Amino acid sequence: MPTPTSPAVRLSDVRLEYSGRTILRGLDLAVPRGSMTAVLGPSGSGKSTLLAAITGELVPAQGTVEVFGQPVPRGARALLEMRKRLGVLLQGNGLLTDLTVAENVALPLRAHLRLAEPELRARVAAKLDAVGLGAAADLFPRELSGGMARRAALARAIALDPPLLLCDEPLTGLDPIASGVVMALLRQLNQSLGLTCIVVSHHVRETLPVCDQAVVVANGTLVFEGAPDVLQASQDPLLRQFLDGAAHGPIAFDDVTGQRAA
Ligand SMILES: Nc1ncnc2c1ncn2[C@@H]1O[C@H](COP(=O)(O)OP(=O)(O)OP(=O)(O)O)[C@@H](O)[C@H]1O
Repeated sequence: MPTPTSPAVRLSDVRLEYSGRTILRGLDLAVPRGSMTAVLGPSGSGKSTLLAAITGELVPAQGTVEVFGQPVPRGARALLEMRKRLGVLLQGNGLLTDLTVAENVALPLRAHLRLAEPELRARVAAKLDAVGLGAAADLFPRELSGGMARRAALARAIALDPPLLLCDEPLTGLDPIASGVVMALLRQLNQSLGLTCIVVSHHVRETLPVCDQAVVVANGTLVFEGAPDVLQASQDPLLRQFLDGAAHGPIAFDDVTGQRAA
């Protein structure tokens, strides 16, 4: 039964496979409501696969995934309903190039709500203001810097006021300044709106300081779940290898799950 105290996301003994090949196994994880959780791990370790289990895109081969105390549904209609409460910021932004920034942000509102045009425009303007793009409403995606495009995609991801936001590599392709802006913005949205954020990243230095909880995926499972400072201070050889970016150690970077990855 869902309760007000059930975590935003809970995984219990989850195994995830693609075409019969196990990518992740033995996943037990609770993401508290209102928290910001970093999902870290080397390339190809299964971070996006973990997100796919939360969105319902990938059905676990074993175990259960719950979002706000409800099992992730299997049926298309119920899945669509759940996804209204789930903002997703994808690696490639996914902005439609022939629509303005404002029209891109309006897309989910037009798809899911029947708002009068002035109300719709006011909501779009509020979301653009929230990401610092109030002045960019009428620009097209090609006119934006990488950081602005990421923020426009973020405005679209939160257009329906979802209580949960999943971000897949929000810093990819951004310079350090833009990365800092995007992470600070995510933290601000998390704290001001109580938005639960799960941030998949391999940018350890930029991501860890603004998160409440860190999870490390490696060698086919979760190898760490806890506070960022505990992770930073860990002397575990596997975690140190990942944190220090060392080529040799317990993590097989080129052969994470038995086949060549990424
Ligand atoms: N749709 C798919 N079908 C089959 N295998 C897949 C699929 N998606 C991912 N995989 C495999 O699952 C493994 C984990 O991939 P995943 O994208 O989850 O890793 P990741 O940690 O997010 O990597 P990156 O940091 O490079 O984005 C990889 O070996 C990948 O080839």
